This record gives sequence, structure tokens and C-alpha cells, in this order.
Amino acid sequence: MDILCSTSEGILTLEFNRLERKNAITGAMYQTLADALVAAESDDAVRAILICGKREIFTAGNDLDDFMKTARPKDGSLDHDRPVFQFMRALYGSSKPVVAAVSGPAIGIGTTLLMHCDLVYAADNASFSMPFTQLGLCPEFGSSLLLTQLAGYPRAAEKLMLGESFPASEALEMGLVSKVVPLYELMTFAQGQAAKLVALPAASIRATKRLMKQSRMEPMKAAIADENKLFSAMLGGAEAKEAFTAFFEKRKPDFKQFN
Ligand SMILES: C/C=C/C(=O)SCCNC(=O)CCNC(=O)[C@H](O)C(C)(C)COP(=O)(O)OP(=O)(O)OC[C@H]1O[C@@H](n2cnc3c(N)ncnc32)[C@H](O)[C@@H]1OP(=O)(O)O
Repeated sequence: MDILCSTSEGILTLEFNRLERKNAITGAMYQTLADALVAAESDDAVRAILICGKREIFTAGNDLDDFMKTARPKDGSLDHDRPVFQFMRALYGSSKPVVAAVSGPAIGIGTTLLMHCDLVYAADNASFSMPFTQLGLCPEFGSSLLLTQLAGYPRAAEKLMLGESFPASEALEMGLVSKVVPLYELMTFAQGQAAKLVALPAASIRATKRLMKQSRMEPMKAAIADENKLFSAMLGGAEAKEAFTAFFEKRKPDFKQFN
């Protein structure tokens, strides 16, 4: 199973478990995540959610093979029922607290999804990147707005335009993560924080989350709509095709052929 789901002592843990592909996320994996989050919403036994990967890697982001195979209408219009949309809607719409524990690289949507979690803990081996421009794509699921709000325009522009990887220390300074801990402590620490949330009054946690997030909800949804329209059109473009092909051919993409 590429996603491990388990509930224990009030914590639903969702773990990326596809190490042979660097935890790259397929449509089936998004669907599992979406279904688990939707079920958790009405399950009183779940009082906190913990998202994690492996020690070596959080996730390599969207499966690039899946990207190449995704059928898209020529006008770039979106199928909002696609599993990735279901997952991200369930994540940013979750009324329950979501804790993320990141070790190793968190790439693409692996970094974007953190902006929709509540407590984000990074191991000292964690790194973050949003290499959308390197793939002939653009930011997705609110990152163009949320990263700018978190880190300010110049820093967000550097991360989103160049798409380069940055370490946990910089993510902490930018406000993308709550705390950095040694790798060997990460899971114990994150589980402990989730356990604290479980023990607190659920209604207070829900209210706190809603109050903190409600003012950004409408602008965020507008940004997501804009981003994802462009993203979907670009996914079918020649630059993205060149980037995906180059990745699997283990060579550098040649973007100079495009204007
Ligand atoms: C809406 C969402 C948008 C996004 O998420 S955009 C972001 C998409 N993700 C990426 O661009 C990252 C692509 N992957 C990488 O850059 C590298 O990988 C890593 C830095 C994560 C790791 O590098 P290394 O340690 O050298 O491993 P390796 O040989 O590249 O990967 C091992 C196997 O995993 C496959 N794989 C890695 N990432 C993906 C992916 N994202 N989609 C599909 N397959 C992937 C490779 O191809 C390879 O496979 P084989 O062993 O057969 O050569």
C-alpha cells in the first residue's frame, strides 16, 4: 500500500509509503488520502491528523509519469473531481488539526500541502522545493498567495521562480515550518504534539483553527482557481512535456527551443 492509514489514540496517521519511487504521489494515492480525510471529518474517534513520509524522503511530489498520462481537455479546463483536487479540498477544508512531520525532501505539492497544515515539524535533514518553473508549470493550490503571505514577496518569488531547494533552517526562518528537530526525534516529537491536540477540547481547537484560517479562505480559493486553470493548461504544454521527458531520460531539459 502506497499510503499507510492508521488510527491510534485519536490520531489518524497518513504515511507516504512508496520509497522505491521516492514517495511520488499517484492519482490512487491522492484518492486514498482524500477518502481518509473525508472519513475523518465525521469520525469522532479522530481528533488530530498526522501526515508523514519516510526518514529519507517526505515526497518527490506528483508522480511525473501520472502527469504525462493525465488526459486533459484541450482548453485546459479542469476536472475538479480529480483525486488531487479531492485531496487538497479535504486538507484545506479539514476542521480537525493537521500536523505534518517532514524528513528528507518535500518537493512540489509536498511543500505546497504543508501550507494547508496547522503544525509543521521538520527534521534537520528536511529540504523544501517548488520546482514548478523548472517543469514548465506554475504554482498550484494556493502556494503563490500563501507563500507570499508567509515569507514576503522577494523570498517567495525566489522560491517559486527559481524553484531551488532550501533547507529546514530557511523554511523555519520563512515561517513555513513551526520547528526544526533532530531527525531521530521527529516522529516522537510530532506524535507528542498531536497527542497534546487530542487531549485538548476538540471544540476549542476547531474554533481556533477556523478563526485563524477564515479570513484567508476566500482569497485562497480564488488564487487556487486561477493557479489551477493556468497549471492545467501548462501541463499540456510543450515545455512541460520536455521537462517530464528529460527527467525520465535522466538529462537536462532544453527550454531554449521555446519562446
Ligand atoms: C500538482 C503537483 C505538482 C508537483 O508536485 S511538481 C513536482 C514533481 N516532482 C519532481 O519534479 C521531483 C522529481 N524527482 C527528483 O527530482 C528526484 O527523483 C529526487 C530529488 C526526489 C531524488 O533523486 P535521486 O535520489 O537521485 O533518485 P532518482 O533516481 O531520481 O529516483 C528514484 C526513482 O524514483 C523515480 N521518481 C522520483 N521522483 C519521481 C516522480 N516525481 N514521479 C515519478 N517517478 C519519480 C525516478 O524516476 C527513479 O525511478 P528509476 O529507479 O526507475 O529510475
